[in-house]
Amino acid sequence: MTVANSATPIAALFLGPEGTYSHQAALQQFGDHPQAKFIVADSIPECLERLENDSNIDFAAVPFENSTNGQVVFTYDLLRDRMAKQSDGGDGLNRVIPELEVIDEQYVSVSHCLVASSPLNLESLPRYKRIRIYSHPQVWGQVDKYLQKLKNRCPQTVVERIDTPSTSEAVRRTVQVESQSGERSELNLAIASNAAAKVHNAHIIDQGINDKQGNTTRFLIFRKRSATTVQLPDSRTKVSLLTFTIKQDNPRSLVDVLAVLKNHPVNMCSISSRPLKEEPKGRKWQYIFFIEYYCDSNKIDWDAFYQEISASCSLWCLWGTFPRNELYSS
Ligand SMILES: O=C(O)C(=O)C[C@]1(C(=O)O)C=C[C@@H](O)C=C1
Repeated sequence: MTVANSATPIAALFLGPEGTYSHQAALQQFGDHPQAKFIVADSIPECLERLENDSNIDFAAVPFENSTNGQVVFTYDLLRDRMAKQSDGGDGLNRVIPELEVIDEQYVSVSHCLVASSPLNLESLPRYKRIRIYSHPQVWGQVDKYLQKLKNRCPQTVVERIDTPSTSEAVRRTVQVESQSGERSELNLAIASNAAAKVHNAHIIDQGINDKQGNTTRFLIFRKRSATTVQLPDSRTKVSLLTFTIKQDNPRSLVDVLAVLKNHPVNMCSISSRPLKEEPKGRKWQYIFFIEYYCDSNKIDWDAFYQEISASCSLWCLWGTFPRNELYSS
């Protein structure tokens, strides 16, 4: 943990209920803080909204990307929408200063289990006419091959996927639906972590079911933007997250932004994009770009760097500079 002095109580939000991977990320970040209170949110958008609007909340842990199936688009779009919302400040400046900032990152190892409300043998699955599997939408791309094998094993069964706000909520619903259902030809299951199964007293009927072992989700830790700068440990590489839109009609517009990174001693380590929701001038195919870069703070002329970024982007927003977690390379 890089911020939050241990003498001050803190409240950290995560996508609940307890037992989600987000809960694990919040524990990794703040678990050693003697006065940390962990508070559940019902959705990823709620995490950021409450952090912005509730003075009792100090931090939020939000999933950002997964090593198997990439961007957590819900989170990307929350950042996109915040940049767009704050761009009409009318001050003529093209830098957006968001209400929130990223102060750290966490890597959580994702090991999914197939979970049932009561003990069940995997061999019995083909006898069900219909199996409903509940999970967070981000999970489907992490267990695609496993679900295909399951379907092949149960050729007469209709296998349905049902989206839930989180993996732990998937287990809660499975247990609830099963307790109310008298229908013995149908079965409700969830895909979630070992921890989520424990929280809801459910039973693991298969484990390690993700298509890729070593699957990991990266979380960003947000706080309300503050005048107090985060103390970054000198020993760690620092990463910055910046979003921008380009001057669409200028030739080379995207390349011009990237050239700024080339002209300074920064090392871009990721780039991705999402469609802009509000299409400027009613035009489709316009994007917001997300880049991350490393730099050695002492070697860079920050004023010059950001002036050049400002001159080459249509709109830009620096979400934060934070230490690279050592789990990044494991
Ligand atoms: O549902 C959870 O357990 C979450 O914390 C969300 C989430 C995500 O949105 O990526 C986190 C990690 C896993 O990749 C699957 C789901």
